Amino acid sequence: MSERLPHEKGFHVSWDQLHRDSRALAWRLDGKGPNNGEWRAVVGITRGGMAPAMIVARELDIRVVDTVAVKSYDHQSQSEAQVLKHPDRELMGDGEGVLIIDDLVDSGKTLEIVRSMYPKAHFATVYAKPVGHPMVDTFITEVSQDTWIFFPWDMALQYVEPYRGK
Ligand SMILES: O=P(O)(O)OC[C@H]1O[C@H](OP(=O)(O)OP(=O)(O)O)[C@H](O)[C@@H]1O
Ligand code: HPA
Ligand SMILES: [Mg+2]
Repeated sequence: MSERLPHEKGFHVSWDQLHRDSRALAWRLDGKGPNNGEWRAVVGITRGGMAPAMIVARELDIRVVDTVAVKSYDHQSQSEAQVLKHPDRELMGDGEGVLIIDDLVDSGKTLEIVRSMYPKAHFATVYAKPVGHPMVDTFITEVSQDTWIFFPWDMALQYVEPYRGK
């Protein structure tokens, strides 16, 4: 992760905010599928894409949900992107009619490798940073490249000192 740092800003996303933004993503995608506006399936990119994928599938009433697991970061090197688990081959085909969902696109490396496997799929993320834009078809909120997004599953409630401390 070191090459992604330092990030000057932090964008802290609560469960409630993630739910709202994922719903907004679903609504934006509604009716945009290639077959009479319909999508055939939702695929979440594990692990961060799983919660948004579930919310999108629920909103759009899509019951066919699968996952793809990509390991793009090996501490120092970003170049060793590997697919650790593929979605069902028959389901996927070239990806047409399939919505592939992730929580965010940053450098775009993760989406790039999935896109190379399913070029006709539609790629959607809840959040996006500018460098990753070319890899994503639909997203909801953009943050600057020097912002680190903190997701609710990586945070906990904790005490903070009052603004006017002792
Ligand atoms: O656009 P990129 O630079 O490839 O970065 C974005 C990816 O990085 C994060 O996943 P991570 O690999 O940290 O794994 P996780 O989803 O299991 O937390 C995030 O969930 C995206 O999948
Ligand atoms: O900003 C981020 N937040 C969390 N995970 C990430 N993976 C790449 N960029 C980010
Ligand atoms: Mg991820």
